[in-house]
Amino acid sequence: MTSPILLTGGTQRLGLAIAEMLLDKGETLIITYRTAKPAVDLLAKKGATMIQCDFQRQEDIESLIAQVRNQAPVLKCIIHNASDWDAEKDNLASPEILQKMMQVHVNAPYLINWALEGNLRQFNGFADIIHMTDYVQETGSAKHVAYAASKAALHNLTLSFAKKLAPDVKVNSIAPALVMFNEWDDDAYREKSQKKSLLEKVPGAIEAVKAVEYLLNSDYVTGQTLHLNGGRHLK
Ligand SMILES: NC(=O)C1=CN([C@@H]2O[C@H](COP(=O)(O)OP(=O)(O)OC[C@H]3O[C@@H](n4cnc5c(N)ncnc54)[C@H](OP(=O)(O)O)[C@@H]3O)[C@@H](O)[C@H]2O)C=CC1
Ligand SMILES: Nc1nc2c(c(=O)[nH]1)N=C([C@H](O)[C@@H](O)CO)CN2
Repeated sequence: MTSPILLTGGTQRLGLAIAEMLLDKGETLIITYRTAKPAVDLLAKKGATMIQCDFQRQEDIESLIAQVRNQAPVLKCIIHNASDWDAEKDNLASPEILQKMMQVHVNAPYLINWALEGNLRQFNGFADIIHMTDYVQETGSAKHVAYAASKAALHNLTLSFAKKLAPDVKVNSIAPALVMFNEWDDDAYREKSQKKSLLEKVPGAIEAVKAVEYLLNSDYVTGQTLHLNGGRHLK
């Protein structure tokens, strides 16, 4: 058995695509999920260890850390993918949304990285931490203010943990812009959104999969952001 990789939010969309790629490569996976769904059993059948965990619950975070410490004394990688994309409603500031966004995107990754530092340092070679951030980490968002702030904070964790854990652990952000539509996105939104990037496409989860593969194979990239935005920053 290879040293495990911990992937959070791995049962749908980008996380599921990343999970399936890693399993197909023979990696050992510990995958967290919040909501029961068929993908949980599918991934378990492929050999993944599935752990139910809601990062809004402190006791769940502590339980996850204890289980990973026990199951993975040597840890190869942590991929913080779990995320909610909440918007402020009716142009009202929402302390609840800010707390929720900071909890899942900042508190949980911070505590998990800190607690599992020793496990990562045991890995023979460069271990990895990958934070799934967002294009808005640098631009902000008028409609997802708390979400954007939390993703910017998550990217700052990339910089700090890259400094703190070198030279044993590489720490990087992957910052997608729109790479995968949601099922509720209508044709008008899809048409308009395609045009937001220079390349005028929405590539799907495969671009996140390729970015994870690149970072895991690199021996000289840390404290960086892989921007998956089709040139949107130049539009
Ligand atoms: N899709 C895109 O185009 C973009 C994605 N990103 C980022 O890339 C990553 C993957 O995106 P995408 O696949 O669309 O993500 P999703 O919106 O599909 O969410 C991924 C997973 O996060 C889990 N999750 C949410 N809240 C919690 C929580 N409190 N505790 C535990 N798990 C939780 C969900 O678990 P469950 O289903 O079990 O409830 C879900 O499966 C995210 O970090 C996202 O912010 C950034 C920009 C664009
Ligand atoms: N957790 C999620 N975060 C984000 C999602 C998503 O579906 N889940 N989607 C986006 C959008 O694609 C946005 O990039 C469109 O401009 C952002 N974050």
